[in-house]
Amino acid sequence: MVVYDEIMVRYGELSTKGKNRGFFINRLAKNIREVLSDIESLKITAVRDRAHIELNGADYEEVSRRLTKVFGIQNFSPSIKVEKSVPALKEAVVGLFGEIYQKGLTFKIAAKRADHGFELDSTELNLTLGDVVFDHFEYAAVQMKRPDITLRVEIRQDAAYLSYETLKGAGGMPVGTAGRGHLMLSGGIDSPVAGYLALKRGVEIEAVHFASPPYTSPGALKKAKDLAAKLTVFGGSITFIEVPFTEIQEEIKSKAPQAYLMTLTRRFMMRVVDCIREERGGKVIINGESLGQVASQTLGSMSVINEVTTTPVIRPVVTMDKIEIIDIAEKIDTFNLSILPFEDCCTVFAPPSPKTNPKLENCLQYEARLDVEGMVERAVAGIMLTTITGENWNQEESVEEFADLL
Ligand SMILES: Nc1ncnc2c1ncn2[C@@H]1O[C@H](COP(=O)(O)OP(=O)(O)OP(=O)(O)O)[C@@H](O)[C@H]1O
Repeated sequence: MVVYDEIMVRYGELSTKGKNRGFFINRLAKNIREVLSDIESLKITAVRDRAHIELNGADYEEVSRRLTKVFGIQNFSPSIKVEKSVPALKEAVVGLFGEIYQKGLTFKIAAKRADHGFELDSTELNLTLGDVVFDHFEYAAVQMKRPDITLRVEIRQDAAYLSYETLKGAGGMPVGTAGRGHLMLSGGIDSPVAGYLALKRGVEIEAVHFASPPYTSPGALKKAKDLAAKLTVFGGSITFIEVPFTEIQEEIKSKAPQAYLMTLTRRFMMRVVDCIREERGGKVIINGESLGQVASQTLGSMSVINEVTTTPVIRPVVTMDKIEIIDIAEKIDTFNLSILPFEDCCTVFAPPSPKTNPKLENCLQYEARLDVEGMVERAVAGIMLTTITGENWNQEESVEEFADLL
């Protein structure tokens, strides 16, 4: 079995980002540190064109499993650290080939010398180490174009590193490099997928969840937090914001006609999330609306709901079919959680036949009966924040605090 000492991480799209490069690299390094924070032996350093993760005995498989999900990584290679001398390199190459080489495979050595003081240059290294392979493996066949095994040899300042495998990263942009957005996270299938897609393009998300106890249960709330926890694997911890929504829903139910309950509820959600966004430095609102799925998601409904704010509302799944959304939900492991049968505040108060084409003037007329500003203010004043640090977060350990921001 090959025992690795280090993982070399190559950056994705961020390498094209000119002046902002330092900012992108620092953010990616921070995200990598966060998703690996419970593995104590690791030492992580990020430089101009790659990051290095020294394993110091940590489980390579686990580190690698987590790295494949972090946005902003193009690919990575596990490496073996070798003393910087020709005999040590020869011995290590023979040892490694003994583990991985099989008759019939072609190979090439690709050496790179970052330490120009080293006694052999890269061409000499290629020849010397290629020869040692021929000496020990009778049937070894060299091939320059698309060989089966490319053994990379890097002579760095501290030591030499050998690697032969390159694993694909998640691509995308490091979470946080596009700024912050507020995700409306229900317990459904669509909004976690919307959150994932926003994370993929570098948006740091805070998850805003509307709960209406006692109509909605602690189980429904925990499910939403568990969904947020599933999203932490792509770039680190997520702030979960629980909004007390009972008063708003009861008020609407008692003062507005049934057919408009859903539209009015959504307009209030949008107002509340927009206030929270403003207070917390978000630039956009993100939701899981998908065109035509339910009454609230016709173009007519969307525009009446959207009328309460001029903040950009990003709907990453708006044009996807349900089946396409489910595919992603399965891939990111949120699907099985999303289909657990817990009630959502919207379904609890859902009218039997909501308006599919609500009129703005009617909404304004019904809202005139309500203390819109006061209701929104009280909901925002009552939010509760939880920092969800990782997939295995648990309520006891997480930091909970009442928001004193307003
Ligand atoms: N309780 C809630 N808390 C936060 N956001 C919500 C809540 N309920 C709905 N939303 C937001 O409104 C969007 C549309 O919700 P709706 O229930 O109409 O659709 P959906 O297709 O079932 O979405 P989802 O599968 O995400 O619940 C959701 O994707 C989500 O972004």
